[in-house]
Amino acid sequence: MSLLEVRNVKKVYSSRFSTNSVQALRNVNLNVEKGEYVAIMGESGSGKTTLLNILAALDRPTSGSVYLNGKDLTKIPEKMLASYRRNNLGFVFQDFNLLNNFSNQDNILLPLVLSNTKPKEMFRLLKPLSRQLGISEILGKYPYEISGGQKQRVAVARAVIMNPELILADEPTGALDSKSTEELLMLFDQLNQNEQTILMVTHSTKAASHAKRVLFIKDGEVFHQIYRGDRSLDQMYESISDTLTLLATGGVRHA
Ligand SMILES: Nc1ncnc2c1ncn2[C@@H]1O[C@H](COP(=O)(O)OP(=O)(O)OP(=O)(O)O)[C@@H](O)[C@H]1O
Repeated sequence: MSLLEVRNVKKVYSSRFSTNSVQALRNVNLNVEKGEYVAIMGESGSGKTTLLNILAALDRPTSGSVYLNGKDLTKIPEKMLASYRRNNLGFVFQDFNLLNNFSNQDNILLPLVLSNTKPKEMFRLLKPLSRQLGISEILGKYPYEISGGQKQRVAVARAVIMNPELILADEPTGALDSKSTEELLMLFDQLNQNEQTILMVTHSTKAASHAKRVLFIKDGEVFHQIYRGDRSLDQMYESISDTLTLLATGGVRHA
């Protein structure tokens, strides 16, 4: 059994106020194994965010199923979803989504607080994690007092502190300068080396070249995929760039 199984997922957005409907996802099928690092790429409007929102159980598909560890997310009752997400998924967003009136430490501890974890256990988890992420010195500061790269590290700490099955990242390097991008990608590499499964939506060829597999979405379907195999980062970067060019000109075979 794969960690994540997406079966025949379709999503149609329809509006009460017009007869127009948009088929954002036509028929998505994909599996993610435990310990994988997968990037999802595709042109603007291809359905990446829609897919990520469905995988995050923030939105429901029009039809189809999403299994995480064999459990169908689309069947979880609404009132159980928040705790399901907190216990199983870690989120990293382009714009960090930190609470500005909470210290960095409190931002990181929030999922533990919401799960009624004892303070002693919280600090047992927080200390080594903040050392690993290089944020021990800024725990007492507030998000508005630190740099973008530091904010993203705090956000990663919040995402991993519950030891989630899967990290879902939406353009995690989108708001970072090149040095912080490099640092974040190295951090993701490190997390993945420690068996953390990561699924990342990105427009950045550089970010995607760190993944072990890149899926390309086109018109609401998985259109093509490439495995990293034993390619170097530079070789992977080139393969992704070539594929993006071919995709834009319609010349790549189906996955
Ligand atoms: N809430 C919504 N209501 C109606 N249509 C929507 C909604 N959200 C997305 N769409 C449409 O669904 C399609 C897929 O959008 P989606 O945001 O998933 O694409 P994307 O690949 O993430 O794009 P980008 O890279 O620009 O973020 C687009 O045609 C978009 O206009």
